[in-house]
Amino acid sequence: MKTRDRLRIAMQKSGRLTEPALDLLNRCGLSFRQSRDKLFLFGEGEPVDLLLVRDDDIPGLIAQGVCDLGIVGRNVLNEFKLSTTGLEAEPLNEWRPLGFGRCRLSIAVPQELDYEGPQHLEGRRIATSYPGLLGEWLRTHAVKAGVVTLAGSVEIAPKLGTADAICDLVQSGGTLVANQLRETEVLLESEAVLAGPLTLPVDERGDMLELLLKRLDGVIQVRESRLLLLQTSRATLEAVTRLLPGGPQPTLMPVAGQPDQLMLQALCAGEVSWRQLEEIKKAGAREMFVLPVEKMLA
Ligand SMILES: Nc1ncnc2c1ncn2[C@@H]1O[C@H](COP(=O)(O)OP(=O)(O)OP(=O)(O)O)[C@@H](O)[C@H]1O
Ligand SMILES: O=P(O)(O)OC[C@H]1O[C@H](OP(=O)(O)OP(=O)(O)O)[C@H](O)[C@@H]1O
Ligand SMILES: [Mg+2]
Repeated sequence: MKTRDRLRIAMQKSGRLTEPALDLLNRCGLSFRQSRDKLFLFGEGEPVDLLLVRDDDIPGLIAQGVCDLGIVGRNVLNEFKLSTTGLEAEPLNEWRPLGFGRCRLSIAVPQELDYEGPQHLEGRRIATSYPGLLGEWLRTHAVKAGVVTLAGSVEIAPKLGTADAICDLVQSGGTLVANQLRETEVLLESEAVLAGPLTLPVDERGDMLELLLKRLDGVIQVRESRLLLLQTSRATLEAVTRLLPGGPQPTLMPVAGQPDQLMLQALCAGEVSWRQLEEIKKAGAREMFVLPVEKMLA
């Protein structure tokens, strides 16, 4: 296959992962010109292009070398890996978890059924769109069950009498409740991931990927972070510091003309609540600011 000098990332054309994936890439400084057919987005600043496809096709496109990377659910990536075990396929790697598209792959049974563990499924039929992941779980638990593969609307199968249980994605659990099903086993915790081959290409694309990974780390690490700024006297510094939400050591700066005062800057791992701020203020802090963090480059 002809080698490319531009990095090509496959992502979902239209679905749950589309908006958050584009937003993440934008935050990494990548922008794209839309082509008329919208299946290929040309990168404007950096040499990175996007291919817009069905999410199920993403791992295969990477394995074939048509794309260098893909943004896809771990559920789809791992199912693909299992479907190609033993074949001469390019092994795929999860380069980064991306923190969106969170869901789980679970087994659910009709609500009225007494479920007492995996053995309950022995000899039963389980409907799923993930035969590889389900098959692996059944083997691990030494359960022999029939796997009924369906492309969608899996939750309806028990009511139709075509299966006794299901194995499908769950997020809020609303679809299970609406179909009188009860979640009994979690097979996989999933989220969108950056997938790619095991090794970086040794050319300009590899350099670009390295840069992209650093930017992604900068964006992902700080996405939930807040920068807390406050002023305190040296006398109350210890009490104030003790109350700071988790994160690296705060930075202290002198305040011009007030030798007794210090400016404190702390990167907090998550949201800082009003309650926490009020407690810190009681301990002696004033002039407090909580700021969102957009980028970080260590
Ligand atoms: N509630 C949810 N249900 C299903 N998938 C979810 C949910 N929340 C997050 N996801 C993740 O989003 C991914 C894409 O979901 P979506 O429903 O858009 O896929 P799809 O219908 O297979 O789309 P496509 O048309 O690209 O094949 C899933 O593979 C999963 O990783
Ligand atoms: O736990 P919940 O929040 O209810 O989400 C889970 C449901 O969402 C997905 O279906 P989707 O809505 O994408 O429909 P589809 O299967 O027809 O694509 C998934 O296949 C479940 O059915
Ligand atoms: Mg799909």
